[in-house]
Amino acid sequence: MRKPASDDVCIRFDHASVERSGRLIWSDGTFSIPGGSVTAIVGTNGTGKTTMMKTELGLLPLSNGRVEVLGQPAGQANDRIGYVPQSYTSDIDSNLTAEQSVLLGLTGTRFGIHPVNRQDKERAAGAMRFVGVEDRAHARLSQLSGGLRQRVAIAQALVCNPKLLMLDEPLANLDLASQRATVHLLAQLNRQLGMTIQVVAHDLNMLLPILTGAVYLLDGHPHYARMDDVLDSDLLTHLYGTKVEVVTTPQGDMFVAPDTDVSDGVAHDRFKTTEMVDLHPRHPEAGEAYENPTANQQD
Ligand SMILES: Nc1ncnc2c1ncn2[C@@H]1O[C@H](COP(=O)(O)OP(=O)(O)OP(=O)(O)O)[C@@H](O)[C@H]1O
Repeated sequence: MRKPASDDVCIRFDHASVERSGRLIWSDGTFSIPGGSVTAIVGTNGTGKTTMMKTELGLLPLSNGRVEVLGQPAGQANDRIGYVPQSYTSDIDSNLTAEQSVLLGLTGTRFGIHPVNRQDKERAAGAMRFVGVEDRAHARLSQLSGGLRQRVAIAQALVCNPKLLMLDEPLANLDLASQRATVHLLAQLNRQLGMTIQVVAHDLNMLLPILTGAVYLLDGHPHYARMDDVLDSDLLTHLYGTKVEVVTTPQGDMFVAPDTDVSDGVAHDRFKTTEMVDLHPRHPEAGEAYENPTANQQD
């Protein structure tokens, strides 16, 4: 867990409520998320996590209250927000090349309708280089693995140089290596570029080393808390509706486990202590230099 890099407010909810098809999804959310933070949105299925992101993007109206993002009413700062939706694979035409797909982040429309200039191409190349897919620029999306397609989707979100990056379930449907690579990439974006990051997540463990806080949807209301306060067995048990333990290893690393898994003392699907050191700036051994974990990755 980390502390956010800034005390500026990036997202502000003020007594915000949302209805969909006349049904109240959540209500009376009042909290502020600091700039430079890495925040998870957590809650059980259907509690309104995706709804929250769409509300922040101004894609869904509030039935009550206010939401401000980057100092403006929701929806008005979208040119400074990168968004990777949950269905990024099905939303994009798999006949596009990786480069064409990333360019859509600049043109916002189908390739060919807007002329693309050299500067656009250089920006797309920079975003692809950052996420480690520059050597796949001319590959069709249909030829890429799920992990690489997701990197292309992240490059598309990054190409407009956003202050805030929002990702809906970025670890879903990825194998363990791709999940780890994605978490490393998010750490790099946050630490090197100071980007504020918000992630809808079901499983906290993989993200724990980089999270500074979480919005949790509990009893029909969104709440924000710093990670130290979220990692509470009673709160997580209430949140997930099943017995959950927060376990601390002898090295001081924490992870969340269903009660039944705790007894064997084995943590599954999480980072090793040595990897936590790389991700964790609070740790004295954490280096500033960042090596792209996907530089040699093959699909
Ligand atoms: N287009 C829609 N019209 C009306 N209601 C919707 C629509 N999309 C979702 N909902 C409802 O809004 C509620 C919240 O949905 P949302 O997708 O935000 O939840 P979620 O927490 O992201 O779920 P999951 O964990 O399953 O992805 C659900 O009860 C869902 O049925």
